[in-house]
Amino acid sequence: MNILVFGGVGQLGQCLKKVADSKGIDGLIYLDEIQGNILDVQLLNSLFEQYQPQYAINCAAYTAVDKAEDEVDLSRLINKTGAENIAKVCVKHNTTLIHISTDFVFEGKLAKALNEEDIAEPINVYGLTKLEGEQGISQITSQYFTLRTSWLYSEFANNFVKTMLRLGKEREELGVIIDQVGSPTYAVDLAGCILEIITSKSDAYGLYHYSNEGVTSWYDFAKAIFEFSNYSVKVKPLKTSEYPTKATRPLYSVMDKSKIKSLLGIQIPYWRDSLAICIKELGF
Ligand SMILES: NC(=O)C1=CN([C@@H]2O[C@H](COP(=O)(O)OP(=O)(O)OC[C@H]3O[C@@H](n4cnc5c(N)ncnc54)[C@H](OP(=O)(O)O)[C@@H]3O)[C@@H](O)[C@H]2O)C=CC1
Ligand SMILES: Cc1cn([C@H]2C[C@H](O)[C@@H](COP(=O)(O)OP(=O)(O)O[C@H]3O[C@@H](C)C(=O)[C@@H](O)[C@H]3O)O2)c(=O)[nH]c1=O
Repeated sequence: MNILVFGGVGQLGQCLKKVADSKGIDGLIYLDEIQGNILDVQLLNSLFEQYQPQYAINCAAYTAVDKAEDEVDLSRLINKTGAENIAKVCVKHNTTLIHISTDFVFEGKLAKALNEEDIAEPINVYGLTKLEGEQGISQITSQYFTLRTSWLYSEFANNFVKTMLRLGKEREELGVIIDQVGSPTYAVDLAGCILEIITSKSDAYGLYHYSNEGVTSWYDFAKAIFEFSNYSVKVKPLKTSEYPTKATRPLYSVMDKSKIKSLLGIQIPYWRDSLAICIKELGF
């Protein structure tokens, strides 16, 4: 079985490789931005011709949340048009598409765990273009799984955990937002879930939510990162208004994961347990 992984050297792509290798799952082909540019339709066609993949996993995305506010067209090109390009080639080759989306499709004004039926109303450009990508895919093919996830981190690429550890080395005190609440997700756990979907051979296509279990704020997340890494950094709680950013972020973006849990019969790890594993993997 061949599985094409777009964005194969980004954070999630590297986690997929780690988990697939550890489980002895082969057939995954990890494509970087040049080998698998999702904006190059001709290239996509020839890759699908060559590999005749059963699955395509789209980990490629424009993920710079603040920069997206100024680069609307580029963000839309990658997150919407790029996703649609893959979906169209998937239809031609009867390939199942596994696509990744985000909690940032939600406005985040209600303190309620959001399920797949809840209305998505993005409040920033990144979230909007990711929602457009989801919608584009669902109009092109019915043979897709879109997994919305949140606050991804791992030992690979750039993420909040690595930023905190870098800043924690440089500074004695850090200010971190306490009134934005969500669920951190170890990208290795998400990679495991994606591979479960493939090995289960499920055809229950559609939209699913996946994050680690539990709820926290960025402030509490930072505190846990320093606790597990034994850094003695003072973390100061900030309100969103005290940490201005170009993009507005949802205040509450906790997702209900009942649908994916009942599809796969899985137990999802608690965020602190997974964070402890990641910090160990980082060498602490
Ligand atoms: N990171 C997070 O906190 C969250 C991420 N997500 C979603 O999860 C998915 C994976 O994210 P993550 O791995 O963290 O993101 P990364 O930014 O680490 O990886 C994205 C990859 O896509 C590549 N890419 C960009 N443009 C193209 C293109 N035109 N063709 C092919 N590849 C391209 C990037 O390459 P390069 O770096 O060279 O530009 C990068 O390697 C994304 O869909 C993201 O929206 C959802 C929730 C949270
Ligand atoms: C670095 C830093 C960030 N923050 C805040 C800003 C922001 O509200 C929050 C997280 O900041 P970051 O910029 O690291 O993360 P951000 O890019 O907002 O993370 C998002 O990325 C996209 C791709 C997603 O899909 C989302 O699920 C989410 O993970 O922490 C602080 O309060 N203090 C700090 O020192």
